[in-house]
Amino acid sequence: MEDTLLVVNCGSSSLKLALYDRQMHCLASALAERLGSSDAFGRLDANDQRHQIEIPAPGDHDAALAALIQQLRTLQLLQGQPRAVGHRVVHGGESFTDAARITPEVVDAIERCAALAPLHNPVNLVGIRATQALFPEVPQVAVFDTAYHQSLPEHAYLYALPQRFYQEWGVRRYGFHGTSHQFMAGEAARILDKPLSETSIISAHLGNGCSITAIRDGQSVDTSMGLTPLEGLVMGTRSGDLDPGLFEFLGGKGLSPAEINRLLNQDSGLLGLSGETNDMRTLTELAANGHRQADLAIEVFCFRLARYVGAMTASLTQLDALVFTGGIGENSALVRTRTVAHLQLLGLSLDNNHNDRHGRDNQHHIEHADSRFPILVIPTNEERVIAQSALNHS
Ligand SMILES: Nc1ncnc2c1ncn2[C@@H]1O[C@H](COP(=O)(O)OP(=O)(O)O)[C@@H](O)[C@H]1O
Ligand SMILES: CC(=O)OP(=O)(O)O
Ligand SMILES: [Mg+2]
Repeated sequence: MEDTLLVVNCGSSSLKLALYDRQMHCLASALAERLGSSDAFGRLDANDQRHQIEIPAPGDHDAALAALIQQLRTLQLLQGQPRAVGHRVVHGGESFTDAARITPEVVDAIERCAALAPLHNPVNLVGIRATQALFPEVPQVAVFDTAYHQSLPEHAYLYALPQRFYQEWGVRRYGFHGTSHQFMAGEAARILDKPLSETSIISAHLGNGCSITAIRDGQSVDTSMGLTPLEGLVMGTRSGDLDPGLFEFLGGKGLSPAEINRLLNQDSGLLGLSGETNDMRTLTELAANGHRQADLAIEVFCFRLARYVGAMTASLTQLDALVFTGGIGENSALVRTRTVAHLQLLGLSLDNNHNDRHGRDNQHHIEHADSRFPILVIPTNEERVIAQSALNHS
């Protein structure tokens, strides 16, 4: 058996793969996109080189996984079998407070949660079954987005609905991106030189999906995503919070539940507001060139985020840092500036030089000397955490 760890992250139309050695060095990372369509394509980065990879028909997750693994073999990064495979699984319901070695019972539990995450869990299972077929002898481990948030207190996870909806159907806030938020807590504690059990932060994970979590003494105590990954912040294509009265209103206009679901998950957020793109980098360029809707989309995004920073303080008795992460959180000085600009009453302020320079000299602190609380930028690494969990649970 080899000493490599394979990480698989299946999204609705994409597949991310990473290969680590036991010392948690990343040997390769790969991405296949537009799966399920005729123009599926992939790329693999290893040894400072990028390899373009053709995904053969039918261009689905199975075909992509086989093509990417073949490339790992061709490059002799994977010889024989990996030691373990770690899978990102988005919804674990209330069954999992930690990662779990995949057994038939665990697969059943993931299947039961699929109704709560129809965009994510079914494809996560496709990835699990594909690697089980490729590596039948190798331990497989599921790492759940929801697990870290199982410490939420009742008053934070209950919706104001009749109790039977929770008791009979499990309708409650679950929260997602737990792997990233947990990693932020650990990294912030290390950077601030405090024990994790005494570290309290607000962690903003801003990628394509966006969520914010209040972490008190190392534990998740409130978070913005809910029953599904649709609630909370404005995201790339998801609306985040809105008035539930909208459902009846749109139904009255003739939209079916499936159309409303598509509208809120795929056609809204930054894409819907700007009318152009869900990509924050492109939006920033458009806004700089005077595109008013792009500018407004960024402002709605930042204002919602700032509102949520305020909301998260209700769960904390101290704040050691506000932390930004994810593709947007790590790279967009503009989003950080415009968000913190709404938080003057909390005494938060940025050092513009540090904020702009972040990414070049990898300084974590971006707060102004007068800021009441530290503000940090920390790169997330969900794949590395999943690789470590795969090692620990195999
Ligand atoms: N330099 C940058 N400036 C602004 N936004 C950026 C920059 N680099 C990446 N992003 C944004 O990060 C987002 C993707 O985040 P990422 O964490 O990679 O997504 P995912 O959730 O798919 O992993 C996109 O909106 C992208 O435009
Ligand atoms: C749960 C979720 O929103 O995941 P992602 O950000 O990968 O879409
Ligand atoms: Mg990412």
